[in-house]
This record gives sequence, structure tokens and C-alpha cells, in this order.
Amino acid sequence: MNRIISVKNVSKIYRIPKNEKGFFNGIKGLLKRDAIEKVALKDVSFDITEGEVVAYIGPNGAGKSTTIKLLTGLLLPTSGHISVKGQDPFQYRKQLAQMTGVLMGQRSNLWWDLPLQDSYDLLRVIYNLDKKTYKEWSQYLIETMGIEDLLSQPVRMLSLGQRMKAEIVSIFIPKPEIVYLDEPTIGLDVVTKQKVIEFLMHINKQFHTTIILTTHDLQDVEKLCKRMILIDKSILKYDGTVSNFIKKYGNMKRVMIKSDSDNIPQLPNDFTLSEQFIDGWEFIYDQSRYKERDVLAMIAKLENVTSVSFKDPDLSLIIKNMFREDFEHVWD
Ligand SMILES: Nc1ncnc2c1ncn2[C@@H]1O[C@H](COP(=O)(O)OP(=O)(O)OP(=O)(O)O)[C@@H](O)[C@H]1O
Repeated sequence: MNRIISVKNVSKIYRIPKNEKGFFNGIKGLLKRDAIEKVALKDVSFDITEGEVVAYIGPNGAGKSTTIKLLTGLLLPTSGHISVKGQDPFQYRKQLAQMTGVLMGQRSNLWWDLPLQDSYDLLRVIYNLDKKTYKEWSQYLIETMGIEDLLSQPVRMLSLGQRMKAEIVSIFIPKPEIVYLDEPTIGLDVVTKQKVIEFLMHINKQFHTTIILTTHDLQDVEKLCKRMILIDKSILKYDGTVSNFIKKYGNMKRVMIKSDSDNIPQLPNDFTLSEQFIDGWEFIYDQSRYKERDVLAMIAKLENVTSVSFKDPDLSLIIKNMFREDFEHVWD
């Protein structure tokens, strides 16, 4: 398989002009602008192969959107080298735009007041697609996403979930080779979310479209992506398979304790209360320190306990724990 994206030692520093207070300082500032520097990416390197589905994840402000903007040629790196399909994305932005689909923030591919079908037909004209191929391909996408009944509705009348499905279909109309999706399932109900995930999995499998997904929804990551790249405070911290990440960092285990009492069960200090329910509590503990039978023995001494259950760590638990405010990051 061919390498489609290459990012080598890329750093991005934003320069934010300092706003001087006071009239004279303001005039002085117009002549000579001091700036604050904000490092958004620091020496980041990774490659992506054709047909991969990669999750690009990390906490707020980690540098994810900045990376997508660099890959799509909206920004120029401060240092380092990026190549997408062998081209510099900043220099060849227009050419690459033909083969790249982007779903990002408030940007929309659709015309608010037009029926959805008209928006799609306009995209055919913009991308100069052959009429017959467009008709067959768009019909295929529309049926795969299950949005046939939305085509006559003006986009502004679609619900959030309907619009997201319509938006994702629009991205695939020009048959892109690479698709960047920024939070494609944010705010969607479980059924719509599942439909979007299935659609993406299907398209990737059938057409080997390379998909880069930034999301805070780690269940989506587990369903859709074999590989994840994790970035924190502008630095790449992990690049590998999701399953290896869980193996490597998944020491934490959950224990759910149900009880007739209102009193929180007293457990050792290194058990963290993670959730509280009407009839019980969930704690997280380090399974390299406590065996399941030791935990059971501790709980057996508590009064009014009605049931105990254990849950293996999943990606969201591990990441939630890693980025706890009081947590000192332990990366190798
Ligand atoms: N145009 C800009 N000018 C100055 N600083 C910026 C700009 N865009 C982003 N930043 C800063 O760069 C850092 C990385 O931002 P970025 O938007 O890439 O993060 P992110 O991982 O996408 O975050 P989120 O998950 O919240 O969307 C942040 O500290 C942010 O404040």
C-alpha cells in the first residue's frame, strides 16, 4: 500500500499580536507590533497509508484542527515538511481540494435555502463531474446513508442529525481519495451515529478511501479505527493500534457496587469514584495493584451491598483517566 500523507518534524507556531492598552501605546503598536507566540504543534511526524482509517485524538487545544488545516493547505507549517499525495498541500491546495473531502466546524457544502438534491446537483457542476457517473454515484451514496426522503427538503429544515448525514454524503460526491472529518458524530443520537459510522466503514471497505477522524467520542474510535494518533499539548504521544494502546495503558478497571445504603462505600484512597447512580457507585482502580478477588474481599466487608460487577478498561476510560486534571501524565 502506498503512503498518501507524510508529516515530518512539523511545528506550527501562531503569532498573536499583543493588544497594547492606552492611546499612545496603541499608536506605538501600529508601528511595531509585539506578538505572543503560541505553539500549536511541536515536531510532529507520522505517515498515513492509502485506505487507512486513523483517529486523530487528544484533549481540547491539543493541536488537532491545526494539523487538519496544515494537511489541507489552509496553513503553512512554521517548520518541517508535509506531503499529501506527493505534493505540498499549501502550494497545491486547489489541485488537492479535488481529491480531498473536509468536514470541519461550521463549514458547509450545502446551500441553506435549496432542496438537498439541488445542493448535490450544484456540487456536480462545481466539481465538473460527468452526469451519468454523478447520477449513479450520488444515488449509491444517498441509499447507503438512507437519506432518500430528505432530498426535496430545504437544508435549513433538516434536523442536526439529518443535516450531518446529508453533509457527509456531500463530501463523498466528488469521490475523494482522502477525507478529513472533524467530530462527525457530535450531538447525534445513537441510531444516527451508528448509521454514520456504518456508512464510513462501508465506503472505506469498498473504495479504500483514506479517512482521518478527529473526535472526542472514543466509542466511535473503537468501532471505526484500527489506528490512533494521540496528541497532547502540541506533542505526539502515541501512534499505533487502538488495541495496543489499551494493552499498554489499560491498567485501570471499573467496579460497580450496588447498595441499599446512601453512604458511599469506603475503599482505599487509590480507588477513584468515577460515577454515582441512584442505586450505586462506580469506582476505578489500578488492576496491577489489586486483584479482583482482593477487591471482592474488601467489598464483602461493607454493609448493605446488593451486587458487585467488574468492567474491563475501554479506550474512553483510559483516556479519561490519563487526562484527569490531577493526573501526572506517564508516557514512556
Ligand atoms: N488562529 C489561531 N491563532 C492563535 N492561536 C491559535 C489559533 N488556532 C489555534 N490556536 C491555538 O493553538 C492550540 C491548538 O489549537 P487547535 O484548534 O489545533 O486544537 P484542537 O486540538 O483542535 O482543540 P479542540 O479539541 O478544542 O478543537 C490552542 O492552544 C489554540 O488556542
